[in-house]
Amino acid sequence: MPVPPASQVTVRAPAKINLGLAVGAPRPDGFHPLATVYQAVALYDDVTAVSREDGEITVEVLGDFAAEVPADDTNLAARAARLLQTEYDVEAGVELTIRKTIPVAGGMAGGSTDAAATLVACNRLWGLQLTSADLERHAAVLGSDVPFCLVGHTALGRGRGEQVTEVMSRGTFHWVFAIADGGLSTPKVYGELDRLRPLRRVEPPEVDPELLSALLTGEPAALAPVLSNDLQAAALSLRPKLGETLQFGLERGALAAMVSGSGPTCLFLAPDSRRAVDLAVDLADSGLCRMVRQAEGPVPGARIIPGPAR
Ligand SMILES: C[C@@](CO)(OP(=O)(O)O)[C@H](O)COP(=O)(O)OP(=O)(O)OC[C@H]1O[C@@H](n2ccc(N)nc2=O)[C@H](O)[C@@H]1O
Ligand SMILES: Nc1ncnc2c1ncn2[C@@H]1O[C@H](COP(=O)(O)OP(=O)(O)O)[C@@H](O)[C@H]1O
Repeated sequence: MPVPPASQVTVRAPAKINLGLAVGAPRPDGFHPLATVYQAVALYDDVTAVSREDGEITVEVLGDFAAEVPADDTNLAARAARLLQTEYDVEAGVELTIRKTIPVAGGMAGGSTDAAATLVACNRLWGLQLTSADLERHAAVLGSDVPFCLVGHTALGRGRGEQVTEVMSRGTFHWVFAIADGGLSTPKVYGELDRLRPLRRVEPPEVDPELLSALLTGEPAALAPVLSNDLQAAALSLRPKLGETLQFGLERGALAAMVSGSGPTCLFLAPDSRRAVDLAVDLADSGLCRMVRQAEGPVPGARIIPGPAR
């Protein structure tokens, strides 16, 4: 049955972390080949889309990080809406409102997930009837992380990260996030990695089979020793103080501590939800970070939810 268009749609969009992130030598197009295991976590931006008759695409950003996000055509959500509008000759426009709780330039794919949410929202709003495969194809044009943000759960990312296949994961993991003051630019972190290591010796990236086995156990103690991130050394080189944050978390009971993606957010794996709360309180008191958040994973990708009252 075709799904009718709607006049307003809200989509909940999760942040991502990389449980494993192996990075190869840069390709001729400048992107780095990846073998990554993504997980979507329950830290969300909500994107509300309301149809406009005049064909304009507008963006308003609300929440903790609003001042750090462009509210113009360069916003990734606006770019996602423009892409569908152009591709399918849509006459209507859209008013996008982003309620942000995902840190900006924090290595958690905040912009990418807003773009994924906008694809889902505009598909419904404009009655485009696009399939998941269509949306994933458009997502890959917008950014390497965007297809995963549609799919969510736990998944393997190959190519430059845009080729996504779901992997099995049992149970729920309890994560704590130390959000730093200020972001890190993703291209700069990749550039720093290239500067730090002799490119001749870089092997093609592979996913660690022990990571995939640990996910099947659902045991945080099995997952902790096999988490890895090739970008961590580069993020630490650009922001050495993150080392203190990681060390503090380990001393306060985290099973593992790692930079999230390109950073500077630091993530900690807690043994259970109670100890996640304890760790979050200790980190918040430490003065080492701007704010602390807790979230479970895995969770689904960008999904339509009942919208806020207008
Ligand atoms: C590092 C990761 C890990 O998941 O995410 P973050 O931690 O920043 O969220 C991703 O690879 C970021 O993906 P995304 O933020 O979508 O990157 P894109 O917009 O596609 O690319 C931005 C820039 O990052 C660099 N880039 C990105 C992906 C990749 N495989 N190799 C790269 O070298 C390139 O310099 C590119 O111009
Ligand atoms: N909707 C958006 N949310 C966050 N950042 C955005 C958005 N649109 C554009 N940007 C820009 O993208 C940059 C990267 O942001 P983000 O996706 O949060 O980081 P990361 O790639 O580290 O996960 C930011 O510096 C910001 O200027």
